[in-house]
Amino acid sequence: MTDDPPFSPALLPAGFVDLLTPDARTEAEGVATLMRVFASHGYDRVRPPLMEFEETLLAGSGATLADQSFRVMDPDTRKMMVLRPDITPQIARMAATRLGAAPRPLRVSYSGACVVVMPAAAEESGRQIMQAGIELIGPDSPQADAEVMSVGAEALAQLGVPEVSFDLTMPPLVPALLEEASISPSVRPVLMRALDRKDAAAVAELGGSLSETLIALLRAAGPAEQALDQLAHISLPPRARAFSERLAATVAAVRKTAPALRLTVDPVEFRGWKYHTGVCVTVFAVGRAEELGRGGRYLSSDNEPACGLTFRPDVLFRTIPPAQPCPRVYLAPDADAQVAARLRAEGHATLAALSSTPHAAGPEQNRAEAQRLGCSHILSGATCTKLD
Ligand SMILES: N[C@@H](Cc1c[nH]c[nH+]1)C(=O)O
Repeated sequence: MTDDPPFSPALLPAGFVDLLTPDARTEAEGVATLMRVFASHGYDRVRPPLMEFEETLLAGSGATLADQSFRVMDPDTRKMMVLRPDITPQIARMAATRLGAAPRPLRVSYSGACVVVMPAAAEESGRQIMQAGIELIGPDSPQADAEVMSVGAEALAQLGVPEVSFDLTMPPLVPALLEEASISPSVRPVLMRALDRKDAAAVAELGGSLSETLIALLRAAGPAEQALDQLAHISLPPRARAFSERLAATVAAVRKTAPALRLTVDPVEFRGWKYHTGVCVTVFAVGRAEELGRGGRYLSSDNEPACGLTFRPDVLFRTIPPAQPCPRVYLAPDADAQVAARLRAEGHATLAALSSTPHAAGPEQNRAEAQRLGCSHILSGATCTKLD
């Protein structure tokens, strides 16, 4: 018989972590900054719930979330519930239900925790992820796509994220092309995987009459204008052509609203959830592998056009300097309450001495205690002194 090792209270389930200061503070302040920028562009905040019925959340476009969803049984009704792995499908549901009669364009913002079964390999955040984003429901236009991207870029600039790249893709282009060229449905998924892996040899072998076109698409990736120029020279059937023109129109619209934004295009890349129906974007910090955010065009629960962008504050906070703590002031037992209140109003944190006998501790003990608690100042009576 083997003895189980003693259970450690520090042990957490795989993929779930405690976030301490300063990380937790940087993340929270980062979310607040993002939400402020979103609100300043008219994106009204909503707060969908953490859990929903499986049959609601995983219906329609939510079906693509099934593999990544933790399920829980409601002990009361015995119905299956899902912990949301993504907030966008909840907004898609709200837009078709309680917000169905709200004026369009409908602009909403949100933030909250989600839980995924398998986080992306490059991510250190684990299975509990944070999302903060915006959704723009109603218009189906390059200007709407451009708005979410430029608002997103502004939010990142406010956060102080250095050098970001917005990488644009058009996931429905290749499926439309394969369908229009009557490529056998059994070959399509293998071919799409080969394209996604950028495996030119496999694409050439599997692509049949489309090989040349697909290889040309594979090569038409890189800085936006250059990639679009290559794309424009590839002969495509009507639906695939329409998707590539829409990609070009979106880039042109983004250039108008955010001229300095670093944009790349990859017409054969597939990333993220599979509910997108048009232009998609992945946001990276230049030189880093993990995604800072993702977005794209999709249909709301009653097939209304929509697009959005979701940032990942838990990833973002690793790219910015830690949020500065407020200066800490130790309140000696005799500290003046009004002065302490004024210090808090001015942005200090005050740490009260928890002694029941106010005058028991001498000045030396107070100083030692202040230092032990990481305070830079001490308030005794109405006098605030800096510790050296
Ligand atoms: N919520 C999606 C991105 C998205 C927002 N709106 C549309 N798509 C994701 O995190 O991958």
